[in-house]
Amino acid sequence: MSLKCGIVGLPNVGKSTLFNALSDAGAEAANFPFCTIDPNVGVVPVPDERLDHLHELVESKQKIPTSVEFVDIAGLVKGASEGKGKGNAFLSHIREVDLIVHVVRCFDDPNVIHVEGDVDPKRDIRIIEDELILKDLETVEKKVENLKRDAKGGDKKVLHNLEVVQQLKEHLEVGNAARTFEVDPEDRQIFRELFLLSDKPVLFACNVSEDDLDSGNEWVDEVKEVAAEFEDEVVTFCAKIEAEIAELDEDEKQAFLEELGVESAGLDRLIKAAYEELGLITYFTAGPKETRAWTIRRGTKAPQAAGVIHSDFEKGFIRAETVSYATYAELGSEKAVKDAGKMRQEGKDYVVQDGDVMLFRFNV
Ligand SMILES: Nc1ncnc2c1ncn2[C@@H]1O[C@H](COP(=O)(O)OP(=O)(O)OP(=O)(O)O)[C@@H](O)[C@H]1O
Ligand SMILES: [Mg+2]
Repeated sequence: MSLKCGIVGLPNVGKSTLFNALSDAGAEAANFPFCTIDPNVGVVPVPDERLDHLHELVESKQKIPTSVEFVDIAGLVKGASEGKGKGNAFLSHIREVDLIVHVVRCFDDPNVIHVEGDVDPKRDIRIIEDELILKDLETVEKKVENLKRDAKGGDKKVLHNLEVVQQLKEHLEVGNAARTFEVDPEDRQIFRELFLLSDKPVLFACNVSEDDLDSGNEWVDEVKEVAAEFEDEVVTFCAKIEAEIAELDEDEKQAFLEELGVESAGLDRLIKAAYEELGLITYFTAGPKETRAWTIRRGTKAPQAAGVIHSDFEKGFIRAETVSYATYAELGSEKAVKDAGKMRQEGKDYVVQDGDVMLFRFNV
């Protein structure tokens, strides 16, 4: 399961610098707007101390983390939805992502051009949101027209769908994002297939100066205010520092972070927050060959979780032997877990929990 996070924001706010720190893909980052035209794609491993520790305990040959995909998208400007600054092409790249990482400039630097002239997170966020919403309005208006045509037959279901989509249209028209449209989950299904841009979950990433990394600043507070309204997550990072951290090995990295007064690298926090925003959890498999992390959606049952490894595991699923990471780490080995009677036998209705260590029994 590969999930895509799209890095979105105004031009020259640090999107490519962030992307480069995240991945080894080497996108061009420079101090001029519209430096990026074609999207850059990178697969980024999800950091997980539990996996590191399991790998040490099991002494397996290989350690394989799970990953998410990041896409560095070109900067959007006011008028993008009408095609300004190649806006239509850029917006279409956003349609393909599962999560929007919205980079907001929260640093002051006279040498780095701001396309709107000064730093103003609330205004900047509004510009991007407005473009997404305007694009969605186009899509929704078309849908309304189609449904109106279909509704002539008097079909009750179609009439209901039309009513929901019309309400959504009104919601968008006054500048609200589709993700804040309150509607029954069933009715949400009606417009899910439209893949609306403003319906995607958002994670705000505040790009601050090195000095404000541990303290934050008033611009970050502004972003938090906006995010609270939408119930979105906020992560603070310094793209420039992250680029430097990415060059260091693990020991150097820890020392550098301590010096900066922060617990973990912004990127690690960002990847984790993105993972959580997407409703994803991790389970592990551990053996002499490899210790590996696997991604599933929260609420997935054991056979479907097994299917992520191989479809045969799902088809021929018999049962799962499982133990939580916490118990495994406490007891120190699979044998110790079994001796303590802590290895559980779970059937096809078991809902896999974050951090479970799993062994699937199957039959093909
Ligand atoms: N926290 C920061 N402090 C100071 N300068 C920064 C910071 N983050 C990024 N920059 C600088 O801002 C400039 C623009 O960065 P970058 O190319 O990553 O922007 P972008 O959002 O990808 O732009 P575009 O939309 O044009 O592709 C670069 O010169 C970069 O070094
Ligand atoms: Mg760029």
